[in-house]
Amino acid sequence: MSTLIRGGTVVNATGAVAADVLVQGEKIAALVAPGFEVQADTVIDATGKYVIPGGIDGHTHMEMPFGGTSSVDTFETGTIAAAWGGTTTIVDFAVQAKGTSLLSTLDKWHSKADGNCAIDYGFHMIVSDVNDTSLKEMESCIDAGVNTFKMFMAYPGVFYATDGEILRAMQKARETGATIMMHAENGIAIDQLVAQAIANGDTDPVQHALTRPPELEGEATSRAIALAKVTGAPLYIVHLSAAQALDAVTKARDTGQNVFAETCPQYLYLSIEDLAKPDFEGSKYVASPPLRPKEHQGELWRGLRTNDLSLVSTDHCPFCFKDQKELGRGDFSKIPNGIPGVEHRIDLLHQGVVRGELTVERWVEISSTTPARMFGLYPRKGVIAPGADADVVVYDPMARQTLSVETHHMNVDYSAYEGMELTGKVSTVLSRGKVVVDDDGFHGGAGHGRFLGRDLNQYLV
Ligand SMILES: NC(=O)NCCC(=O)O
Ligand SMILES: [Zn+2]
Ligand SMILES: [Zn+2]
Repeated sequence: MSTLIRGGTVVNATGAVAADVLVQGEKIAALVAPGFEVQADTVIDATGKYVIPGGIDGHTHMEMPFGGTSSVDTFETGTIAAAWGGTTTIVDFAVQAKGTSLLSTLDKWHSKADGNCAIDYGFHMIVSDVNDTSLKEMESCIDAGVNTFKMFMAYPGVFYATDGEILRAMQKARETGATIMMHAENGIAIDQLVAQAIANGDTDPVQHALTRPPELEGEATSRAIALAKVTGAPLYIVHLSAAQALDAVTKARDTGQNVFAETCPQYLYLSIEDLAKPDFEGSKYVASPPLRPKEHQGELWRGLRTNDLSLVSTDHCPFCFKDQKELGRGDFSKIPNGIPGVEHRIDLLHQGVVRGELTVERWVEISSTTPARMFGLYPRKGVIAPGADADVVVYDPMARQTLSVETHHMNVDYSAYEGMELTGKVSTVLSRGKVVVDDDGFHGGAGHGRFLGRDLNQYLV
C-alpha cells in the first residue's frame, strides 16, 4: 500500500522545502521534487499546507491514580484525542507506588496500555521509592526500553525523594546512560505554606498558586542542577513554569551542563488569573507547578526561541470539573492536580508561528524533533525523511478553529482553553502509514499503536 502526499511544503527542524512525500507501508520511502511523476495507490492533496512529522508528546498521564481518583482519559480516549491534534506518539508515566517494584509497575502500565492505544507510545518511570532494589531495577527498565526516570522534589509523603535519594538515582543514571526527569518544586516549604493557608481559612483554588511561589520552583531547579553536576548525570526538568527556574536552566546550559527543560502550553497561555476565577472555576486550572502571573509567559516564549527551553510537552492530566475537581471545594489542597491538553499542543504552539515568535522549523523542532532526540526515538520519529516511520501530519496554516469542550475529543468535561480562537488546524494524520484522521473523521482505533522501546538519549546541550 503506497500513499503520495502531494503539493505541500515539507517542514523539518532543519528547513522547509516544497516536496512530495511517498509513503510505502509503514515507512516514508522518498521525498520527491514537485512535478515528478510517482505512482501511488492513494494521493493526498497537500496544496497550500505544511507536511510535518507527527507530534511527540513526551509528558502525558493517562489513567493516572492521584489523590484517591484517577485521570479520566484512558489510553484509548487519550491517544485518539492526541491523534486529532496531530500527535502520533506519546510517552506516558508509569507510577511506582511506594512499597512496590519498578518492574511490577511497568507490567501494570503495559496492561493498561497494550492493545488500547491508537498511536505509538512509550513509558517513563516515576520512581517514588529509592532503595537498593529499585536502583538495581532501573537497569531492567532500561533493557525494557524505559530509560527516563522521573523524581519529585514535591509532594512529601507521596512521591517526594530526599536530596540523598535523588543523588543516588542520578549516580545510577550516570552509570547506565539513563536520564533523570525532575519535578522541581520545594515540597517541604510548600507544605508549610499550604498548612498555614488552610489554617487561615484561605481555601480557594488561587491559594494553590500563592502557596507554591515561583521562588520555590527556582530554588528546587537550582538544587537539582547542582546534584546533577556533582553526579555528572544529564537532567531533564519537567513542566517548567517560572522565570526563576528558567534562569537556573539557562545558566547551567550556558556552562555546557547537560540540563534540558520542557514547558507546557498551559504556562504559555494561562495564568494565575484563571486560578482566581470565581465559583470554584479556578479549580479547572490547578496543576503543579501552578499557573504563574502573566509576566512569566514572555520569558517562556523567549526561552523557546533561544533554546533555553528545549521542547514543549502537555503534562496532559485530565480530571473532570464535576465530581473530581469538586473534591477540593473548601480545601484547595485536595483538588486533583492536572490540566487537559494533549489534543491542542501543536495548534497552540502554531500560534507562536502566526505571531512571528517561532519559525515554522522551530515549531516542528520543539513539538516533534527534539522530543524524538531526547527520548531515543530519532530518526525513527521526529523527521520527514526516507526510512522514518510514516507519522505525518498535513497541517493547514490558514484554517480557523475555536477550542471548546463541545468539539474536543478528550474525555473531560471542560476545556482549559474554552473559546480560544486559533489559526491553523490539522487536516490529515498518518500514523505509521495509516490515515487515522482526515476531513471525514477518525479512522484509527485502539490497538493500532505500538509500544516503543526507546534507545538511550545521546542528545547533548
Ligand atoms: N502536573 C500535575 O499537576 N499533575 C500531573 C503530575 C505531575 O506531572 O506532577
Ligand atoms: Zn510533575
Ligand atoms: Zn506530569
